[in-house]
Amino acid sequence: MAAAAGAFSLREVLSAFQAAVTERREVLLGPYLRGWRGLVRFLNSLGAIFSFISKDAVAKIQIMESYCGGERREEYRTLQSMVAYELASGLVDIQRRSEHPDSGCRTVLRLHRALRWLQLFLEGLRTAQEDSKTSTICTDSYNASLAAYHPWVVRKAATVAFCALPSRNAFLEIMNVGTPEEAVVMLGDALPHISSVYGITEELYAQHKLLNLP
Ligand SMILES: CCCCCCCCCCCCC/C=C/[C@@H](O)[C@H](COP(=O)(O)O)NC(=O)CCCCCCCCCCCCCCC
Repeated sequence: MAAAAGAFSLREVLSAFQAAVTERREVLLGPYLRGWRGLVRFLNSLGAIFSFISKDAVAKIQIMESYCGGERREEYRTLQSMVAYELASGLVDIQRRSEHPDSGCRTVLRLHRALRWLQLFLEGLRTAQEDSKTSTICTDSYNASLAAYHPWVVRKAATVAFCALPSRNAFLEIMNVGTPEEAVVMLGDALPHISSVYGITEELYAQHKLLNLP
């Protein structure tokens, strides 16, 4: 069944990541955060068991939105300008979270690590057998990415929540993109854009030695 006009579809959400990359390979924070907002909306539709995850994501999105709408909004237009501004102004805690616990650099780093999970998860979903379990795809993607940064208790809670995920086909249908086959095609189109955002961010952070910010 095709997505009803105006209905929430993951297609628009994922295309926000396409809009986030400019010709000069800059990452625009506006579309990047819109993409995250849409993902959280989708996550909320999966049930209250995921609310501890969406709350943390929303808190981080809100921190970034306040920078992007604040006095220094010009500096927060792109990821590149944000990194340059915060580093030049001494606004990033490098060793320990102290004076600037919520810098844009450390906040985006958390979302960036979660984007790696998303990349692996969507690729897993796209290429898995029809009868595969979404919970297994999700757990494998999580263990290969975000889990390394989370304490035991968070890993445990996340793994329990994943068990509540619907089957692969049901999951593809609630994405509201059309049939499971159409959703698979859409994922194939969307993934290169997510990979591109991920790759540019990873390169930028590595260049400035920001990949381990506390
Ligand atoms: C579809 C199932 C969704 C599973 C989501 C997988 C990610 C699991 C993340 C578990 C995070 C638990 C909450 C706590 C995290 C924080 O400790 C931790 C560190 O923050 P801190 O340094 O400020 O303390 N925060 C983080 O790592 C950021 C996590 C952000 C997670 C955003 C996840 C959004 C998921 C969107 C799902 C959409 C699925 C779409 C598929 C087509």
